[in-house]
Amino acid sequence: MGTSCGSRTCASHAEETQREEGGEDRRLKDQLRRIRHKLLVMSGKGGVGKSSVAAYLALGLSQRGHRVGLLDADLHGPSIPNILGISGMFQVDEEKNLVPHKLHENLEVVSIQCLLEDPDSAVIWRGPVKHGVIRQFVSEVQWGDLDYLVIDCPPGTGDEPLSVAQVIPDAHAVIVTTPQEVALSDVRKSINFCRKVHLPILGLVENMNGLVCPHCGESIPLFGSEGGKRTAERMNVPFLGSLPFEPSVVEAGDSGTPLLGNSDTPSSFLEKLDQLLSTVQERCSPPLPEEKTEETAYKDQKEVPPMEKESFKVAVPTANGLLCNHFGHCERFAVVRVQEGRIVSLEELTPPPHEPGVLPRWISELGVSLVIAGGMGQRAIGLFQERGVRVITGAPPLDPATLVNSYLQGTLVTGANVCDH
Ligand SMILES: Nc1ncnc2c1ncn2[C@@H]1O[C@H](COP(=O)(O)OP(=O)(O)OP(=O)(O)O)[C@@H](O)[C@H]1O
Repeated sequence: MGTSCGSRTCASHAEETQREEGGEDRRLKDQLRRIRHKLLVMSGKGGVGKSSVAAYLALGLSQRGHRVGLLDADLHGPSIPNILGISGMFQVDEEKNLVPHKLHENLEVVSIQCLLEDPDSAVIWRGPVKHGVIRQFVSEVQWGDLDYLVIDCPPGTGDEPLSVAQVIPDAHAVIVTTPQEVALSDVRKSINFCRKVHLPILGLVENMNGLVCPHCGESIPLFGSEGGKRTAERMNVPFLGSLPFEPSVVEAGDSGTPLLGNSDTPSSFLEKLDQLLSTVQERCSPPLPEEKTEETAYKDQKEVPPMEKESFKVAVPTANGLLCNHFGHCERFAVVRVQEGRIVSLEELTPPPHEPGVLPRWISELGVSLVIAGGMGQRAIGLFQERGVRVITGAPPLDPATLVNSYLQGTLVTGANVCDH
């Protein structure tokens, strides 16, 4: 620190560094505010098709009219430019901000590969540490307003996904796997990694799930079948869908001419991709509560005031990893511990069998002081109140970490208590 030597030069240098860091923080926050959904595509193991899934997700979402950014953060083996047929260097504007490659109207791409041969890259991308590079990829690229930023991470649970989780606190993981056991044991590690670093999981994608026979149309299970789906169920993670193995995907990847939805050639890969895209869109924009029209749901919406204390426990009833609307009949409870305004742990617990009055007692004895629920009966609400536990009802069906984070950031908006009986 500059203050330790008492020199004016050192002190002013430290102030300048602090100012720069403050400026970078502001730039990063401003940038993140302009991007609605941040999807981190990761896999426990290499070669499962993670980059292909990231590229096709980005392409597909952009073809559906969304503004999409695709960030190739696979610092060791960037392959997005090859898959999409992008070559050459990126442009840099007067302020040394990187201008992403515009693949078409709605899709912009940035990859480390297009910077590596640039002799000036060290100047533009200061601090050649991975965390710094990823941070700069987000804050110093002219992404503009985006609906989705899809980030392709290297395989494994190393520095890069950790950096993304830290740099982008509201990122969601899309975990890609193939159906065979050797890949699934790695995917379990990825799921545990996400839980450890409180990176919410949007869901699991199973790639190369069978080859569709061109003669009879039957699916040949090249790497086993539906292992990813079973793992998702077992580990309480939403399953987003399967993509088949299709030789044209390899050819398209090798030639840099991705398959497009407007070709006349039938493609089971594109058919399944279409379903996957719909599921991703649905998961990113939670549906309005059942039995509600848009008008009544908005009428019921309210902002939630924060807790007075900074350290407390929150319980969220869940099913399949998401908030469950029916409080008394949920599969599990996520108990989230918050300290000094940040999530420090998340534990999933199985509740005792449902009987009137049991859950409020069990939850309050866990030391919980806030319950975030979808629907809850008045009797249970009353029992919580007697025990000094605050209840928020009408929360959307999202995963517990996202709900608690938005509560902490003051952005949790609730609708009506849909199970009020
Ligand atoms: N559904 C699919 N059908 C056929 N080939 C596929 C499919 N998905 C990916 N591939 C092919 O598999 C190979 C590996 O894919 P990709 O580079 O996307 O994997 P990856 O998991 O990102 O690998 P890594 O991160 O280890 O570089 C590529 O040749 C790609 O074209």
